Formats: sequence, structure tokens, C-alpha cells
Amino acid sequence: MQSLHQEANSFTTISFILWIIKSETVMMLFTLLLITVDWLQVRKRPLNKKELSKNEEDIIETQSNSLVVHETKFKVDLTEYVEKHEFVFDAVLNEEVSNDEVYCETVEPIVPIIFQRTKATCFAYGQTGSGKTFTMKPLPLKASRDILRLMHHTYRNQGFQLFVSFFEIYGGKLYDLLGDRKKLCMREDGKQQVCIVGLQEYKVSDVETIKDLIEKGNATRSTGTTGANEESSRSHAILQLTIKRSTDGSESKPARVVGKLSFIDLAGSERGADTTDNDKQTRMEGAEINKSLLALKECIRALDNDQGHIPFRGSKLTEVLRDSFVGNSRTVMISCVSPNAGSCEHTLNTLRYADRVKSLSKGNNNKKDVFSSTSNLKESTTQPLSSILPSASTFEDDTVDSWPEQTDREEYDEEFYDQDKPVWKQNSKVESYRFSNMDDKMRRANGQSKWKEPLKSDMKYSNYDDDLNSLLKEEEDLVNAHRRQVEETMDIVREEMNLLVEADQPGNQLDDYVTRLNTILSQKAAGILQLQNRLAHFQRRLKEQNVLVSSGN
Ligand SMILES: Nc1ncnc2c1ncn2[C@@H]1O[C@H](COP(=O)(O)OP(=O)(O)OP(=O)(O)O)[C@@H](O)[C@H]1O
Repeated sequence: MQSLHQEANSFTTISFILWIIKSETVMMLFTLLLITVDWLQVRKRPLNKKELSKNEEDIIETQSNSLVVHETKFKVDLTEYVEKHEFVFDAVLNEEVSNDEVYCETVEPIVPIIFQRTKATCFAYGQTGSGKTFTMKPLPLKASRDILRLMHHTYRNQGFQLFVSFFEIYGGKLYDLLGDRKKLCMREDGKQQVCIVGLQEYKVSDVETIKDLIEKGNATRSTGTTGANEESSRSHAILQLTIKRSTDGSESKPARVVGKLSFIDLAGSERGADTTDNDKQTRMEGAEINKSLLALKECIRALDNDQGHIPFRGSKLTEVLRDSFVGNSRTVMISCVSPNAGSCEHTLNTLRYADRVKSLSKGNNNKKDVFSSTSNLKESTTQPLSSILPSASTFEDDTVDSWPEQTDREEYDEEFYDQDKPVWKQNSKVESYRFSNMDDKMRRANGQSKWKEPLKSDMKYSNYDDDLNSLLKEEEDLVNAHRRQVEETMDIVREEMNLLVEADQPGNQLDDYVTRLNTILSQKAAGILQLQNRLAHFQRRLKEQNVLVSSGN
């Protein structure tokens, strides 16, 4: 009875902590926008069949760069009235806007700048079912098509090469989506560049091959049913298009990275809130997603406040994204909203935060310093890509040229960068000072200077974070111990086979056989016992962790 009471109390505490984490996760995803948003647009999807069949009202009225949400409210005497909320953004795309137009508004302008040593990132944010996947999925292929056109025409014979990689972060670990979901390892080289050891990069020169690779990666990506949403992804997926160039412009020399375009599909925010599920694995995934998104928020806050310590090491997600956040980088954010009255609250939340992001992006000079963003994307790209590109028909002679490469280390093409500074970098001494300031910040962030103490407001998350870190470490230790035990068992089995062969030989000594068999069985039992103890300890640790509470095991 007492234990039931204790469990009930602990459950209340757990629910409270999870509630905080859930709200924080949503906040964090929004805060993600605060760092680097150079272009912020909202996309409204049409009413779906279900909403139409329920005669749900479309409450969003759009104009070119503004929209009005009509919220139905009730007075105290229960009479109905409509409150109007107006928002203005860089662009507002209504339900009639096609994916092609979304691409033209968001990604097309940043394609040329990745040839100028820039890292560009595209995120989509929004409530479940608001159209994030619908919006994001076609973008990498369209971008690849334009990159190839630029390579084959504008930058013909200049040694540029395009590489595709696709990986996911699942349960705090990295897996190669183009390499049979092989587990990957992340390391930092002498220049504090993060490298993903063993990640397959495919050199590509035709659209069909890229399409196949993207489809292969999407099919490999972990998806599954969650308590909150059946279709939600359970991992962060990162598709990167990397432009490289050999130092002498020829294809025979090793190529160095010039620029990168990343498409980041974050795990559904509801994953962190998926606390109703009894499945241990699902809870652990949710916990890890929370951890990575919390770490992301901490990095964003540090960058936003111009702090010396940027805690990129807080999670795999932030470590991987580090080079997309610092230096010469650009970020495009698409906020997706559902038009139906039933989603009004979520829609207003999305728009209010996006509105805050917009004002911070335009008014926060510190942020502009950190990200070297002096103008919006449209201004930095003087000509629309479509006006400088030849038509698609000129690419009929594209040849298949694709093979995997393994990246252990990425070299940036500094020589090329010096020659061809991006437009907004030229004639700007202030900008280069800002760059070195950022480098200094990165050095400090990498442990060469005293790290700042965590903010008090961060403390409430740090224990949770530590627990999860040690749990993930223990999980890894358990798996390694299991692996060792299997290897030892195989050695023992080999020895047993030999013993059996010897036992069948004429003149075998029974005493010797009995002694050796005894030793072998003891070794086997000791190995099993050791592993059982470790497993029991891990199970106790799982139970101790609120988010991993499970009945009976
Ligand atoms: N602009 C649009 N035009 C037509 N249909 C759309 C549009 N946006 C979304 N949809 C449809 O709405 C449904 C939900 O969209 P989608 O799966 O992209 O949502 P989501 O935000 O990615 O959801 P989740 O977070 O659960 O993954 C899909 O069936 C999709 O085809």
C-alpha cells in the first residue's frame, strides 16, 4: 500500500516534470528560430477532407506578407464574437501556393551562395499535421537540380563537385541512412571541425541518382507509431548537399568543402511529450529527443546572448549542427499553420513565436554579429536563380557519376574563399573582425578558456540532462559487455568442441575431461552471472528514471 502511495506521489512529480519538459520542448523549437532566421515565411495548408466533412471553418485570411486569424470567443453571457489577430512576415503563402513556389521563395535564393563558402540551413516548424513534411520533402531534390545546373553551366570546368549525405540522430546516436543504417561516430579534428567518421557521401552529377538516394534515405529512416501521432518521425534526419572543389580545379586532386546546404527534419515535437506510452524504447527515444532539443535551445540562448560558452556538446544534434550555426551561415525558416478553427490555439502560438523571431531577427545586432547576417536573403542574391540558369532541357546529357566516399575529415577550401568572398563579405573590415571574434568564441567553447557557469534558469534541466547522459552511457556499456560476453562464449564453445573431440579419442583420461569440463562450465556461468548483474543494475537505473518507469520489469 505504502509502495503504491509512493508510486502515486512519484507519478505526480514525474507528470509535473514531464509537463515542464513538454512546454519547454515546444518553446525550444520555437526558440530555434531565434538564432539565424534570415528569411521567415508562413505557409497555410488547405482544409483537409476530414475538416471539410465536419464543416470546419477556415479562420485564416492571407495577403502577400500578412495574415489575419479570426478567433471565435465567447463573452460572459455566452454571446459569440470574433477577435482578429493580424501578423506580418517576410512572406505569407496561402493554400493555393504550390511546392514549386515555396522553393522559389525559400531555397532558390540561397543556392548560389553555397558556392561562396556559406553554410545554409532550412527548417520547417509547426504543429503536427500543419504541412511540414509536405513542404520540406521536395526541397532537397529541387535544390540539387539547381546546384547541378550552376555546376554544369555558370561554374563549368571549375572543379566543383556535389556530394549527398543523409543521416539520422536516433536515441543520441548517429546512423547512416545511405549506408545500411550503419552506426556512425562523431569526432572533432585539430581545427575543431566536427567530422562524422564513416559517413557515406555520394558524389553525384545527375538528378535521378540524387532522387534515388533521397528515397533510399527516407525509406531507411526510423518511423513508428507514437502515443501522440501515428506518423511522427522518431529521429532527427539531416540531408546535406555539400559543394566541394579540388584545389587546382581538377577532379583528380582531393576536394575541399566550399559550402553546404542542410535540410533538417526535426523529430516531431510531440515526441518529447510522448509520456503516455508504456513502451520503454519509446519513452527513451522521447527522453533523448527532449535532451537534444533542450541542448539546442541552450546553444541558441548562448549565441543569442553572445555568451563565451556555447554548449554545442550538450547533444549529438547540436554538435552536428555546430558548423551550420556559426560563421558564414544562413537559415531559412518555414512556419506551417493549419487553417481550421480547431487548430486556432496552436496556430496562434506558432504565429506569435514566429512574430517574436521576426522582431529579434531584425532588431538584434548581437545576433547579426554572430551570424554575419547583414541583409536578408533576397538582398544578398541580386538575381533570381531562374534568371541566370539555363532551362532544364539543356541537361539531357547529364551522365551518371556516382560513387560512395567516406568522410573522415572535412577540409574547407580557404584558398577559394579568399578569392571569391561572398558579396556581403567584400569591402567589409567590420565583418572580418566579427568573424575572428566568432572564432575566438568557438575556441573558448571548445575548452581553451574557462567556461561560464550555467545560468540559474538552466539548473532545473541539468540534473535531468546528467541522468539521461549517464543512462545512455550505461546502455552503451551494457551492450559492449554483452558483445564481449558473446565473444568469450564463442571462445569457450570452441574449447568445448575440442574437448568433445578429445573425449572421443581412444585412451582419453576421464579425470582430465571432468576437470576441464568443470572449468568450462564455471567460466560460462560466471560470464552469464556477470552480465545478469549488469542487466539488473541497468533495469534498476531505468526504473529510477521517471521517464522510463515501467511496470514489472
Ligand atoms: N499545402 C498543402 N497542400 C495540400 N495538402 C497539404 C498541404 N500541406 C499539408 N498537406 C497535407 O496535410 C497532411 C499533413 O501534412 P504533413 O504530413 O506534411 O504534416 P506535418 O506537419 O509534417 O505533420 P507531422 O508533424 O505529424 O509529421 C498530409 O496529408 C499532406 O499531404
